[in-house]
Amino acid sequence: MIGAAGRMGSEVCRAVEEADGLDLVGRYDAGDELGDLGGADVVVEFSVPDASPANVAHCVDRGINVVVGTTGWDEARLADLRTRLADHPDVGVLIAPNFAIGAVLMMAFAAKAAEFYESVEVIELHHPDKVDAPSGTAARTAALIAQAREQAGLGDVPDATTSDPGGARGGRADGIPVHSVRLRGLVAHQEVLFGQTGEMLTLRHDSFDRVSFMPGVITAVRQVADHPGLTVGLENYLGI
Ligand SMILES: NC(=O)C1=CN([C@@H]2O[C@H](COP(=O)(O)OP(=O)(O)OC[C@H]3O[C@@H](n4cnc5c(N)ncnc54)[C@H](OP(=O)(O)O)[C@@H]3O)[C@@H](O)[C@H]2O)C=CC1
Ligand SMILES: O=C(O)C1=N[C@H](C(=O)O)C[C@H](O)C1
Repeated sequence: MIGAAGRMGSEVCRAVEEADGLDLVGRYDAGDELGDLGGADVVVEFSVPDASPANVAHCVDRGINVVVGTTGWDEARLADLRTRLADHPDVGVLIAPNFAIGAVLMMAFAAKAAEFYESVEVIELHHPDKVDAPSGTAARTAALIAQAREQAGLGDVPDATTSDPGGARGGRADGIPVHSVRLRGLVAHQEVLFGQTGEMLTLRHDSFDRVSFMPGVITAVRQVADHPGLTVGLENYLGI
């Protein structure tokens, strides 16, 4: 486990220790020498966006499969990783912006609904210790919605705003409006609002506890070696 002392890392260590047939062979955190990673077959990586690419590269170069939950994997970082994996064709890497089954379904439902609605906005809500905004889940949701809208020939979301000195309208990801809320007491939550004349569809997912991510992480640990190359999104392991 890389990022073992973190909020997710400590939960993953517990889940692996409780899982039948899995052995936790090493815990690594900031400043640790990764070396051969305890001879691990699979590494789980939940660290920080700036450290994740180097950690994953270290594993790939040693032929170790990796399950990655850390955010910040933009297209440039994914392209570098694909290049590296080309030299290690037997290694599997899964990068999943969200391991909660409900969040994976929410993203799939959002992609499905996107072509039917003129308006859409994503609101993600997280604990205030989160360092990145928007969340990886919101960025991925926006990318899927943008792709579906483009395929359907939809243009920009309607928005007559001409004055917004304080940024009250929030940000944009792939052209989709995204709003990030940081609130003590929250864990990880997201709403996708779709609007059309006379109606509205709301998709909402809530992770109230980090245990919600563990079935997805354990499933990924068990499957990653059977999926050589780079996979983005847990849905690809679940047949969704
Ligand atoms: N895909 C998913 O389902 C989920 C993804 N996440 C994502 O996972 C990541 C971690 O989240 P969270 O656990 O809440 O964050 P934390 O800050 O609690 O944990 C991150 C850990 O990584 C450590 N770390 C920092 N630099 C390195 C490094 N170079 N090598 C190894 N470890 C390092 C940190 O140490 P230190 O504190 O000393 O810097 C800390 O212990 C985030 O990107 C978050 O968005 C979170 C939840 C679910
Ligand atoms: O930092 C978090 O907590 C989370 N990060 C991921 C994200 O950015 O989408 C997944 C989940 O939302 C929790």
